[in-house]
Amino acid sequence: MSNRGMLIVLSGPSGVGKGTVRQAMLEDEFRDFHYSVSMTTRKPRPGEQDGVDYYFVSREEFEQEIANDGMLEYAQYVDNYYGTPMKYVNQTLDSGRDVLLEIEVQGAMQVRENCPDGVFIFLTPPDLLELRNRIQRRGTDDQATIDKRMQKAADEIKMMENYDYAVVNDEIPNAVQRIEKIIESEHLRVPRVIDQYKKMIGE
Ligand SMILES: Nc1nc2c(ncn2[C@@H]2O[C@H](COP(=O)(O)OP(=O)(O)O)[C@@H](O)[C@H]2O)c(=O)[nH]1
Ligand SMILES: Nc1ncnc2c1ncn2[C@@H]1O[C@H](COP(=O)(O)OP(=O)(O)O)[C@@H](O)[C@H]1O
Repeated sequence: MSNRGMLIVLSGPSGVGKGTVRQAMLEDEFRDFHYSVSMTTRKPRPGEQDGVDYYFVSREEFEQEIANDGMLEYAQYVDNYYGTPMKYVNQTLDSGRDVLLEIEVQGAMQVRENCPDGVFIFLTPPDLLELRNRIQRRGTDDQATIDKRMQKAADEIKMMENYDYAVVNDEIPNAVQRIEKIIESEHLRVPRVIDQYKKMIGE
């Protein structure tokens, strides 16, 4: 019987490359782990697909899900709700597979309270100038929004102290490799391994 899967939480300032690194991790054949698709009230960007990038819902639908206790965590971020539906996460962890959440800091702190054995990783830019360059190159924000995101980034970077690991996203393959090493080591933590043995001998 397999052990319960591990919950991996990835956060970091807007534009640092969370989405890009997540995609690269899912394409890598490193480990069978699963991305939890979030629910949001934000409008889809061009090319984004419902059920793949996010579940795009109305404010009413989102608030109904909160009232039904269906969210593992949720937060408001720049005028919209974002949250993690609980059911998929629990089912996947119970079946022994790892789950990756890509969420902002307030939500991550709620997960920390409910799932203290999760692994919390903060992705950082090599420096703030490079962060601004990446947001600019992505081309989805005007100058005023970029300034707002940069201001928020400075606040978010201060929250790094609440995480277990800091990973620099200098080059994508390097960042992916660092995260995979962390996951590998976390799976070898003695309490996890003991748990697995207990299950094997039927305790
Ligand atoms: N708390 C929480 N944050 C989320 C969730 N899904 C996405 N986010 C975060 O919400 C923020 C805004 O996401 P988005 O509008 O897609 O813009 P991005 O900055 O380009 O990623 C990012 O920091 C995401 O990591 C979620 O389910 N819960
Ligand atoms: N290591 C990297 N080096 C250079 N550019 C990167 C790197 N990682 C991501 N990017 C680019 O930076 C921009 C922001 O990345 P994205 O994944 O959208 O960030 P986030 O999800 O954190 O907001 C994108 O244009 C992406 O291609």
